[in-house]
Amino acid sequence: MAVSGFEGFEKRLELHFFGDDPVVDNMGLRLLDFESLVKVLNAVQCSVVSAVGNQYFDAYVLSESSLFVYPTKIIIKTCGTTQLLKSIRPLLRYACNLGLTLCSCRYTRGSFIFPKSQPFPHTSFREEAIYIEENLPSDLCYRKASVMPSKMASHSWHVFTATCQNHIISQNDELYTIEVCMTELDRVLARKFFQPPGDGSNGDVAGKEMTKLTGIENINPGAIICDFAFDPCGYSMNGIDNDRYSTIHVTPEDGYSYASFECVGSIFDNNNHIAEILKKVVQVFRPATMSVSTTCTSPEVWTRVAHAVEPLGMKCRSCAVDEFPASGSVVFQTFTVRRK
Ligand SMILES: C[S@+](CC[C@H](N)C(=O)[O-])C[C@H]1O[C@@H](n2cnc3c(N)ncnc32)[C@H](O)[C@@H]1O
Repeated sequence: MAVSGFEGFEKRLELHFFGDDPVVDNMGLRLLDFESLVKVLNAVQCSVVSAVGNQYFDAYVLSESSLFVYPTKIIIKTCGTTQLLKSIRPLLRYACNLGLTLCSCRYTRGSFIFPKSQPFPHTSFREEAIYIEENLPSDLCYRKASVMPSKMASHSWHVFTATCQNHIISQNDELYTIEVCMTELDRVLARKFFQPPGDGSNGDVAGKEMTKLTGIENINPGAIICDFAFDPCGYSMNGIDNDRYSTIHVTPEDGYSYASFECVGSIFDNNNHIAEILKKVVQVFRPATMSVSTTCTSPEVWTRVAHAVEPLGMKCRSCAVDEFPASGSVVFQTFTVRRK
């Protein structure tokens, strides 16, 4: 068997629920006890390494990426050889015990660097889509699976969405999600995500140091950051800013270096807001290749992406657009460094 490196590309699952009881709706999934969350994460094969919360949601840094728990929404993002989709069944069961019913589901991922290392049900997108279909309640209709292409055969964006009839128009219409996947990170910048030999700091202390040293703390100075550094290398952080999250994960090893950034924004934010954030992200990693996937009900957010990163020497190589009944439009753009 070929020896592969760490798979940085994450799988991401977002589930929305509704309930009839306003008290439950208020806290909803946040009422799940830690033991139940651990059981869900055991099925996925990862664990919690750090956590933070505020009045709106709880954010967990995982051994393989992140988990966000809102009253009626849960987002799990995991990398490596985790089996993310195995969380669906236990999550639906726990949500049902709280009086919550699933109303929409979105699964996204990029193209794995080491696809042959992925276990079932992540062996192919077809296998993943079948597995999701089999585990969703039958009233989630409007199901769509799509592979969005780019000019690079090795970079596609995989999307599965489903929604129930009554929730075709989302309550959070004005929110958009941006998922950035970066490969071939600048080697000097990537070294900053290795712990100094013999440092002896624990993951929390070393994580704080990396957040400061790399400039990640300046991406959104208003956010509370929960960070963690892995030994001997690797880094994860969640930022929480009122009801919005952001998250960064870094695999700095040469040969398969990878970093991801994800955040939510509102179409009512100042036009420059997301552009300024993306510029800072690119400057932290200086990737040779980058993809940006924007999920939004409003068509023009994605136009801000190229405006933000092209002045930094990145050139947009492809742009694919697809419509999903449950999520609005998804725009998948790829960028590479402009040749000098
Ligand atoms: C969990 S982090 C970030 C994950 C994120 N999806 C990414 O690749 O950007 C992965 C990095 O931490 C390193 N690492 C070290 N110990 C680890 C552990 N116990 N579990 C997961 N990753 C670990 C990996 O080699 C890799 O560089």
